[in-house]
Amino acid sequence: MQASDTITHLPQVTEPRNPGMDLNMDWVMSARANTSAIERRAASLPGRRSVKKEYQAAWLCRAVSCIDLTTLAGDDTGGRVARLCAKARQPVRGDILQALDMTGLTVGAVCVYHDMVAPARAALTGSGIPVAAVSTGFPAGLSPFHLRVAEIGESVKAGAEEIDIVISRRHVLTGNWQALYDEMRAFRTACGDAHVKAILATGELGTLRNVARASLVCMMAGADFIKTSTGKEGVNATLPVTLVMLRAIRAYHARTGFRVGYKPAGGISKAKDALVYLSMIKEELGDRWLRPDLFRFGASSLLGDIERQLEHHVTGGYSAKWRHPVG
Ligand SMILES: O=C[C@H](O)COP(=O)(O)O
Repeated sequence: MQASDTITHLPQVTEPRNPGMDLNMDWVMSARANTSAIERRAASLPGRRSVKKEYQAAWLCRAVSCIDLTTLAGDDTGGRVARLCAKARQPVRGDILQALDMTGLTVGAVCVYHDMVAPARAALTGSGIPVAAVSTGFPAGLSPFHLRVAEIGESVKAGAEEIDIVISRRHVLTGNWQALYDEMRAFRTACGDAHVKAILATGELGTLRNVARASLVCMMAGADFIKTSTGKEGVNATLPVTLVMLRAIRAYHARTGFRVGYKPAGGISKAKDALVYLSMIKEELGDRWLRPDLFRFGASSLLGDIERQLEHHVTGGYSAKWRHPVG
C-alpha cells in the first residue's frame, strides 16, 4: 500500500466551483493511469498528419492566440519585457497577417516574474492582453508558505490578471492530498478575481497516476487551469502527461459541468508540435477547449517557428484556402 492510499476523505467541496457536488478523496483515489496504453497512444500522435495542409495556417493562428508569451530569465529587464510585449501585440509580420485576413491577432497573455509585472502591464496598456505572473516561489515553491501567499497578492496588486502558482511536489510524492488541497485553496483565495493556473511540475511527480490525482485535487480546490511544468524541470511538457491531464479535465467536467483549462509548458518550440497539441485537445476535449480562455501554450520560443511556417503558407498560396479550425 502506498502512503497515498492511507489518506481518508477530502473535505466536501461545496464552494461555488462545485455546487452540491460530492467530490471526495474516494474519487481522487479512483483515478488510474494505464501507463503503457497512454505511452502507446502518445507515441502514435506525432507520426500522423495532425492537421491537413490547407487548414494549417488557420490552426497556427489559433495556436498564436493561445500562447502565453514568456520570459522567465534572471537577466530580464524592463527593455526586454517591453520588446516581448510589442511582439505580443503583433506576434506575426503585418503582411503575413494581412494575407491571412488575420490583422489584429495577438497572443493569449504575457508571462513574467513578479518584478516584471508592472513594466509588462504598462507596455500592454489598451491591448486587452493580460499579464500572467509566475508566483509562490516559482519554480521550486520552497519558500515559506506565508511568503508564497503574499507573493500572489503583490502580483495581483501590480496588475497581474493571471497567476501561475507552483504546487509543493512533496505533497504529491508523500500522498498528502489534504495538504495539496489546502495549499491550492489558499492560493486560490489569495488570487481573488485573478485566474489561477496550477503548475504541477509533472516531471517531478514520479508517476502518471500521481499526475492524474494531483490534477483532480487542484481542480477541486479551484484551479482555473492546470499546467504541466515550469519549464525549469528536467522533463517538461510531454504527450503522455498531456493525455493524462486532459482526461482528468474531461472527468472533472463530466462530474461537475465546470471547464478547467490546460496549459502545456516547457520546451514547446516547433509549429508542428503545436499542431499535435491542438489536435489532441480537439480529440480529447472538443472544440470548446481550443480557445485562449481554456487553452494556452507556455512558451518562450514557439512564436518564431510559427511565423516562419505562416510565411511559407502564404507564399505557397494557402491563404486562399483559409478555413477557421473551429466553429
Ligand atoms: O511557462 C512557461 C515556460 O517556462 C516556458 O518554457 P520554454 O522557455 O521552454 O518555452
